[in-house]
Amino acid sequence: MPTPTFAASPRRFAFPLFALVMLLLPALPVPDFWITQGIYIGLYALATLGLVLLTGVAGLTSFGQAAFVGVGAYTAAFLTVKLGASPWLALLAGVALAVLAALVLGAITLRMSGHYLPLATIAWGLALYYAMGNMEFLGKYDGILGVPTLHVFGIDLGTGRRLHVLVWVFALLAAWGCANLLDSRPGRAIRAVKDGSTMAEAMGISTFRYKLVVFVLSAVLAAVSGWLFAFFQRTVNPSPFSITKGIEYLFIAVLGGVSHVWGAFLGAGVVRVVEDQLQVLLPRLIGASGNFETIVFGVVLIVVLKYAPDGLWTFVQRWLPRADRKRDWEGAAALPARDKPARGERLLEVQAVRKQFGGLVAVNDVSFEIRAGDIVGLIGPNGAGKSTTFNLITGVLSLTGGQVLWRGQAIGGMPSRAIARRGISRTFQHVKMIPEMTVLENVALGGYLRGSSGTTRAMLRLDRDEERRLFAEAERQLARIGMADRMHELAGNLALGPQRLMEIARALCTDPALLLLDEPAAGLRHKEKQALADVLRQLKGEGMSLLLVEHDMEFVMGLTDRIVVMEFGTKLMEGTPAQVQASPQVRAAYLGTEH
Ligand SMILES: Nc1ncnc2c1ncn2[C@@H]1O[C@H](COP(=O)(O)OP(=O)(O)OP(=O)(O)O)[C@@H](O)[C@H]1O
Repeated sequence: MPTPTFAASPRRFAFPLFALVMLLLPALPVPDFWITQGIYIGLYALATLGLVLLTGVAGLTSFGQAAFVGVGAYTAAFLTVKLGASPWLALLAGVALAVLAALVLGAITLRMSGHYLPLATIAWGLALYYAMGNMEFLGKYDGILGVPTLHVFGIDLGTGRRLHVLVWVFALLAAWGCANLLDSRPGRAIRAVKDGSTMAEAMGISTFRYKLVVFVLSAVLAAVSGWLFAFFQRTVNPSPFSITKGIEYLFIAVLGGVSHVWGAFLGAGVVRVVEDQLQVLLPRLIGASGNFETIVFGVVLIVVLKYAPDGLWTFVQRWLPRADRKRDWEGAAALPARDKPARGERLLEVQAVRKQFGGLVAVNDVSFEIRAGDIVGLIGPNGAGKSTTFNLITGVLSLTGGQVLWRGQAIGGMPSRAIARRGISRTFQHVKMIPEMTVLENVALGGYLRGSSGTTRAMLRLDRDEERRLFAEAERQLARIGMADRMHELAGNLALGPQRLMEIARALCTDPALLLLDEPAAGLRHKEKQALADVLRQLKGEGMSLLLVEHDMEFVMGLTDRIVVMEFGTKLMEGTPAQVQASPQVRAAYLGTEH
């Protein structure tokens, strides 16, 4: 059933309305106290937005957000108070310093997986805090006093109603930019980084580059928040930029909804208002003074993580139903396509490839080739080395020996994304996708290398023409495998069969010359296997070259021209399906008997 058009209206009107209310709030007869709260909420939300991108979307945890806020605040205070510089120049300087710090920290830690980034951000947060507190020229723990107020076109913004407008202009612009970014080519790439790099790299995405981009962007948002903070407080000292504050920003993000742009605003609003009320109420109730609100927040965080891990924003979303993407790509120009190899051209040559894991030889000098238009099956019992061979061809694993040639050129040792760029695309044994994106958006991710829009273009929404072309291509590929009618569904809601087909459509969206499918029939029910076999037969009919790694003999028999059989890391035999079926060696290998 088509989604009724009014479903789009709450979303379409909610955000402009929210923006209007926040910008006009100072003009209304609201007490000054609420204006101050509004400023704090805007500042917190701005810094937390960075964490939404970094932690929620890209899956990188940082405890150092407060330190980047400090960079912006201290630069503003130092340059305006000590050197009499313009606050706008201080904004540029603060942002530049934050970018530099993020680039250095990111370059050191982002290539490493695991806990390096969180640990490095803790170290960075602590180091900066003590540096701010111990440096004479930064006023040590007393900080820098007497920061001037901001002026725009000669108007003094003060620290109240007029500043509220500026803070919210920045916060709303940042939210708009971030929301635009997440709905774009680089945004999909950033989302793909979250669950490891293998799938993203196979789509041609440099995961390191996007991690760095998002880390820098997050630091910039924090620095802008810090810059505004300095002119609001009119004094800076180290305490608002401590590691505790860094944890509080993470808390705001998680509470609001760490993967949602508007979750940053909700989290900031709830934390600021509740914190303020608790600071007054709790000492009265307990009869002693202290930071009891921190204890309450700790408990709340545990409850939220247990019962609403996606944060409070998910509850608001129920009133803002998701509308289908407007199908505005009719007639969009086709994306650039590569020259296809002539039938029979030698595409892939696997020459004595070898992979050793310590003492274990997982792939032992295996050779075979694939010509354009061939459908080759790579089969063998569990642990035979099929997946390892597949990963050697696609650049996921490095070769211990041998070589892989693609159209005559050595590709062994190249990273996956360079191999993808040459026209080899793949699917995964365990489906790798972005479950919270639609089927269409997941497939559009496959078109990454055929587009060029970068982060800035995306944030400013200058990428719409290219986006239309990408979505038109994604829909075309979904139609090719018979799934166009499901393009608006969330990928995570699909059954395994359609998810595997979606992966094939995503791989086709890369415009490959060779498609590698890693156990596409694994875990599928009979009907799903039939649907998959139909799609593969159709691709074969269209002249696509395929390498099929499969465990299910029956499945490959009816589909392939040639089969390579592996056992214990070595090539047992190669032949037509009939030859393989007739081979006593293969039967023995599958039945586990001696031969
Ligand atoms: N990263 C690794 N480190 C150590 N050993 C590994 C690694 N990857 C695979 N192996 C070993 O290499 C051998 C071949 O594994 P591989 O996954 O390639 O087999 P397969 O034929 O794909 O099996 P399956 O059908 O079960 O997926 C196995 O003995 C496996 O335990």
